Amino acid sequence: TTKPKLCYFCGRGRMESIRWLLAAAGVEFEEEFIETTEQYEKLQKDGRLLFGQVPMVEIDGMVLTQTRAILSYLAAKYDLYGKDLKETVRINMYADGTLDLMMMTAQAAFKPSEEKEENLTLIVKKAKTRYFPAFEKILNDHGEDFLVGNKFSWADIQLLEAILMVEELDASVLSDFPLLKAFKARISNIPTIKKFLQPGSPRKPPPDSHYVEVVRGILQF
Ligand SMILES: CCCCC[C@H]1O[C@@H](O)C[C@@H]1SC[C@H](NC(=O)CC[C@H](N)C(=O)O)C(=O)NCC(=O)O
Repeated sequence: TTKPKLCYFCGRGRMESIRWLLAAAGVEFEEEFIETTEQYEKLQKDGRLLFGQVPMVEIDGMVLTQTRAILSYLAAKYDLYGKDLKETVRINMYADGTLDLMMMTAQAAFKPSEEKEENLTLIVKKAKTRYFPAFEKILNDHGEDFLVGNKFSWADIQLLEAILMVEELDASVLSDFPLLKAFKARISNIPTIKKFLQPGSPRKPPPDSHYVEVVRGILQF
């Protein structure tokens, strides 16, 4: 069977959560990195980007765009999307929340340097006062190993991704969240995720100025 093909810049951005989900599901994938405007314009000209945007994923004979649409398709396909609609909507709520938090980090990379610091400080504050307290409470009230229905789901994968991303900004961010600390250790030890966290995996590094310049150059903004 042909592997899914991911088409994006060689960086995290909006594609990283898709890499995480596929890796956690144990699915190998190809990557086409957009390095030049020509590449990007060819994709558009060939009509492969519905709204002229990436991420784009080729899977099961389809050419998909829109990050959340792709993530939902993959979560359902790999049975990481709950056992019924009530579980699925909770997974969507949790995944949308962690995606909001992670997109703040993605966009902060593109802020002018004087604003960047205050942006990153704000992200850590939001994580500590808005997002992590909510997930700590869920784990406390739910009393299970996973966020939804005591089964590993997309929501768990994305919460771990978000925790690690915020820890890159402030290593002590979980100091007031013991249940999240235990959650992080548990989920990081799931074999497919453990492998993805080791060097040599398709996981991308935090956005640096080179990456920002490449993306700015390609998208000409
Ligand atoms: C580290 C951050 C990654 C690079 C910047 C990305 O973060 C986003 O703010 C923009 C880019 S991602 C690239 C951007 N894609 C999107 O904005 C997709 C949004 C869509 N709703 C989705 O969820 O997939 C893009 O193709 N823009 C071209 C252009 O609209 O003409």
